[in-house]
Amino acid sequence: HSVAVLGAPFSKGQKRGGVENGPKAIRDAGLIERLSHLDYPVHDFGDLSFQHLEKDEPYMHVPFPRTVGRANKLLSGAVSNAVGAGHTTIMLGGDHSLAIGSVEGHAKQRPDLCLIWVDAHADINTPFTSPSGNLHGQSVAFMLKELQNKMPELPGFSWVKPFLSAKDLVYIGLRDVDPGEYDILKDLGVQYFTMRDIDRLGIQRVMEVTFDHLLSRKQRPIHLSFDIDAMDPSLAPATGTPVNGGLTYREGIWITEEIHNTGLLSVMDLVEVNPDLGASREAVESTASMAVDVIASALGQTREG
Ligand SMILES: N[C@@]1(C(=O)O)CN(C[C@@H]2CCCCN2)C[C@@H]1CCC[B-](O)(O)O
Ligand SMILES: [Mn+2]
Ligand SMILES: [Mn+2]
Repeated sequence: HSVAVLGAPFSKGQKRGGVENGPKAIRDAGLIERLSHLDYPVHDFGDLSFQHLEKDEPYMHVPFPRTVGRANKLLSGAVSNAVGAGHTTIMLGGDHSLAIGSVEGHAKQRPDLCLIWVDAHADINTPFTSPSGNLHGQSVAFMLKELQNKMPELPGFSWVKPFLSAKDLVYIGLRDVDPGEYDILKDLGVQYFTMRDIDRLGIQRVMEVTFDHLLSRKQRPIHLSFDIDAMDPSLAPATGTPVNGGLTYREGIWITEEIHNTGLLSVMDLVEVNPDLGASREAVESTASMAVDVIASALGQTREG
């Protein structure tokens, strides 16, 4: 089958400028070239263009709710179309609020999807629990059926109907979870692997348990939402919320190689690359290069040639 690449230059799910330049940084690191060496056609759909809404006052302490909601509605349609056309779809962010549109659009085509969230953070705050108000830390809360009695009617998000069950979600790489998020993860019984769990079990066992949890009853499409800040900051420094003690290069690549080997990857997000936050050109290039390696290995690039 074929691969579609879709850029989403968007930053209003958080407050640090520059993440809207993530798609360009990843392309400049040679993404399309690298994918063209793999054995299927690659269609670059270019970048979406998002409207900036003039009046968009905060709701509660959530900034730009209407802008973020509108952007995700546009992205949802684009991802839905790409998946519907039969492409394995790569969405380049942009901040992680974009997962709302990406996963929702994917679920419109594949309602039986499961979600693997690779991230230092759980991104499962509600507007009531969020310490920052930033929507990139709340994406998963908009998806889960079990949280809808805990969510307010945010302006710009009336189009989002919850579509995911907590049992269809697994986290890998957590190491900076807010108290409110921890309570939600425990209440809902979400399966998650922190960096401590990875130290204890090893990444091979973590992936075995992940696939057993998600796929043992039946095989179904995988949505991989990969936040570059899951990687150790030494490998991916140019990102908005870096946290020490992240995935090694080999752990990150093991995750994506194993997901490729299921043959079930349907949509992948690669988000939170912020080229404006690199301390040097090398820092930006290593972050973007890490993103390309992660995407390429999720699409079949192997280490054994
Ligand atoms: N949970 C958070 C939120 O703002 O909701 C708080 N956190 C930052 C905070 C800094 C001080 C120590 C505790 N953590 C960022 C995270 C969102 C990350 C979004 B992602 O897309 O980068 O994962
Ligand atoms: Mn993160
Ligand atoms: Mn994230």
